[in-house]
Amino acid sequence: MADESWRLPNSVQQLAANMQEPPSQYLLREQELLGGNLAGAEMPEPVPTIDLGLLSASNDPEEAAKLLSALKTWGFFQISNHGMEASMMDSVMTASREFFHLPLEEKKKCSNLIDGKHFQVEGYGNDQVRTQDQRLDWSDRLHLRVEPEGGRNLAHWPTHPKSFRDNLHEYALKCKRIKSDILRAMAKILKLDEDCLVNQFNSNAPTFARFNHFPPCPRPDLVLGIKPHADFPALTVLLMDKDVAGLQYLRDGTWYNVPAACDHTLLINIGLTMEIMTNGIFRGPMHRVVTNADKERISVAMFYGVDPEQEIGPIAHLLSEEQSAQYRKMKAKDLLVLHHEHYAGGRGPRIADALKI
Ligand SMILES: O=C(O)CCC(=O)C(=O)O
Ligand SMILES: [Fe+2]
Repeated sequence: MADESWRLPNSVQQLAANMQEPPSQYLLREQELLGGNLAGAEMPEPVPTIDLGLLSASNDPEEAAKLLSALKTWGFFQISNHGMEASMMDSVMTASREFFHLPLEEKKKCSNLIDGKHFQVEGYGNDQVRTQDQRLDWSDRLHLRVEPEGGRNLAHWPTHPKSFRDNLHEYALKCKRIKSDILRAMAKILKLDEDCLVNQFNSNAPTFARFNHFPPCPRPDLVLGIKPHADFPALTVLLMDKDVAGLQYLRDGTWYNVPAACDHTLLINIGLTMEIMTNGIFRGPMHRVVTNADKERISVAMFYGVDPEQEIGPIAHLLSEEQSAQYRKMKAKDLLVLHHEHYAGGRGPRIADALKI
């Protein structure tokens, strides 16, 4: 039988513990560096920060204008005054760190490999390796379905640290409210009914939590923590490491560094699903994560998608004779397959452009 061991990536944490040259599957090739380096540029302005409390309570025109401008230029922004206690954010970070610091055998109890070899979306491990020449990410992750609540598969939910499950449950409740506040604010600036975007999410709409762990990497000049991608779901709520930066967004051909989030803000970006629903008025930004030679980094992303059986297409109220539909309609689950094939193959730059009519 053919040797298929390349399909089963190593734990990056274990590779990092050896601190040797990363295996060749992790090293970017000359053409992938595109003549540039991974250092990234400083953003020409501070990360746009929206006071979500003010925006939601009073529809403050200044905050609404900031949101519109952030979505049109960057596709991401930070939110302050979002109603989530700083202590809760710290607890989620601490529980994540404690989980990733457990012995490998303990984490493997939540493995994303069935019988040690068949990949499944949920659980602890690495992204699926689809081809032998795929560049691998210098990160381990834990991926969990959080909503609908009835769809949780607790077999993948860590029991250590003890606080993990309760923390995630509480955190998800708060994030859900934040997500709805943002969707309402976005609907208003698009001059849609206030609940038009919220209503795109029915009771089967999935929310996934993705805990990312980026161990120190001996070759930050040649290895990425997460390769360039745009998020698939409609909206991402990201809790970032307070001390270590690493996230970069692409704008007009330049990769910009997002500073570490030291002030209990949350970072929001929109994804492909939202880009299509808004007919491209807002675009899901390409981003990637670089590695750090000395320090580990942790991030926790909450991904808000629509029902896989739902057809995604531009919202009818945004279309007119002058504004025709720019994207083909497709079921969310079919689009997801295309999305994974596209980014795993390292193809770029944006799958959204390939979906244009
Ligand atoms: O670690 C980060 O800051 C971003 C993670 C990310 O892009 C993702 O999980 O899709
Ligand atoms: Fe992402």
